[in-house]
Amino acid sequence: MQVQTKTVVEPIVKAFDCLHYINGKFVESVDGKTFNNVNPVTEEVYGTVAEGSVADIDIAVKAAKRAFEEGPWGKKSVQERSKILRKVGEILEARQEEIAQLESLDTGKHLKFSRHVDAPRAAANFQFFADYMLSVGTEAYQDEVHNALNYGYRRPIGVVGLIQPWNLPLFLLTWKLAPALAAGCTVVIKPSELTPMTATKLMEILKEAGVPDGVVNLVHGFGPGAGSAINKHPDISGIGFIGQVSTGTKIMEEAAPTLKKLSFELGGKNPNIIFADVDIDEVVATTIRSSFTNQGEVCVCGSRIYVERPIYEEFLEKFAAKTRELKVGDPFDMANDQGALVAKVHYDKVMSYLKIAEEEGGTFVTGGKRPEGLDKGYFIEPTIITGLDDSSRCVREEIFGPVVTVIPFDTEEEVIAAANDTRVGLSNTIWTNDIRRAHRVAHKIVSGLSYINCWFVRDLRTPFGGTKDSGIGRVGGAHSWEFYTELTNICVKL
Ligand SMILES: NC(=O)C1=CN([C@@H]2O[C@H](COP(=O)(O)OP(=O)(O)OC[C@H]3O[C@@H](n4cnc5c(N)ncnc54)[C@H](O)[C@@H]3O)[C@@H](O)[C@H]2O)C=CC1
Ligand SMILES: O=C(O)/C=C/C=C(\O)C(=O)O
Repeated sequence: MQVQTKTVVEPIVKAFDCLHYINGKFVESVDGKTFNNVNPVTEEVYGTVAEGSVADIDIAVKAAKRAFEEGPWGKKSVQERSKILRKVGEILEARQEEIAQLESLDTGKHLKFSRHVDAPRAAANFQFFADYMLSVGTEAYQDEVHNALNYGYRRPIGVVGLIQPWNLPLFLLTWKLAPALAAGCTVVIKPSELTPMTATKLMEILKEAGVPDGVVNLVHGFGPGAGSAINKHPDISGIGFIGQVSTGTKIMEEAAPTLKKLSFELGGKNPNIIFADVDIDEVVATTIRSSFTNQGEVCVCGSRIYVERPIYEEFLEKFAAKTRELKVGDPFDMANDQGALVAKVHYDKVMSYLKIAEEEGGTFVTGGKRPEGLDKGYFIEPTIITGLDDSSRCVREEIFGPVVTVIPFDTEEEVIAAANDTRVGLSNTIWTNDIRRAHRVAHKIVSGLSYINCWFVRDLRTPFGGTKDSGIGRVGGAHSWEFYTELTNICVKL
């Protein structure tokens, strides 16, 4: 008798229509406009989303400004604010399964990933900043020459706009929101138009945790509408943005006349450098994750793999064999490993790069197409491409999907030059057992993050962000605190 194993998780969540959340209430757009939310697995419309515009952003900013200037948030002690943040973290932790399922439903990502990364990290972001804010100090200088004391007095910067991407929706929103609230700011959020659900759900959780009305406001919509209105609004003091480089440029242009503080986490094209002295099986296991985790839709994914020539063939063979074992399909089926891409627009973009790879003479060692038998949904097989060099568009441009290129190299100098031959500089991974070489290479590659013999190991106190076109500023611990606060130097004659 054949034993049937049930691998599909019965959902405990359903898609819902998303409204704005302004001054503690869920509301429609002023002009009543909505747009459709499309299920990335079935390609069917499964909800509507309120479409915000200048008028909705203005109402939200007014609510946030009132809450900042007159309301209770800024008047609460650090201890009281920390207590509320901790409560948000606790609720998120208690509702992890619901959050994970909602995220998978909205993004198409596999439930294994949203259970292990998205949902726990959303809770951890609140818990981390609830602790951090209780221990943070300020700088002070004793000036014996003038018999004076200088100290830094920090205050929140005011109303901040948080403009968010779709790849790790609640994980990244809470990564910005928790420090903003900890610092005493009030907030207007614009989530990605492609993934509105968990941000909307979070508003209920904030209310339950005791975040006063007007402190956090959420307006759905598109970049040129609601996004642009945030960029230009004179009462918004700073913007925390995560997304594409080209969008960062637009935000900067539109925010320039009102001189907003900007924190940008942008795209990358991250090299994964593998020297010949490594344990290949260990490297393959992590490279599978750094290539295809979350369908390759993680900003620190290593999409350019460089392998020292003596182990190139063996690495490629083992890497391809493990990649072929990855199962693509229903994100709620635990027999699968990879879900769907977030939306048709992104699916078409990734597919267009597969066409470019073909035209450029690349070889698909694995993948290169949608999986057989999956006629609906934005699914793409994990794809390894060889035979392209550093001039290829697939090697130079961010694809942000389950697609990697593998290129052999001969010398340390050559691979450092290749790694640096790009306008972006977010992260890199270096695999070697030679400790001196590991540090030397990390120092020579211009990038915000360098992982040596590991990938995406997170400590929330550390500076996270990119160099060159990959971003402006750093986030995490003191770096986030720095962004959401303004410093007054107070000089006291003693
Ligand atoms: N460095 C990092 O930490 C991260 C970088 N990313 C990057 O984000 C990209 C994927 O995210 P997407 O959502 O496609 O990015 P995107 O830049 O298209 O959109 C991000 C957000 O910006 C909004 N937006 C678009 N145009 C705007 C405008 N003119 N003014 C104001 N807002 C505007 C969108 O509506 C969305 O909410 C990838 O390039 C990825 O590398 C994503 C996550 C983290
Ligand atoms: O771990 C973080 O703090 C941020 C991670 C961001 C990404 O990985 C992303 O946006 O893809």
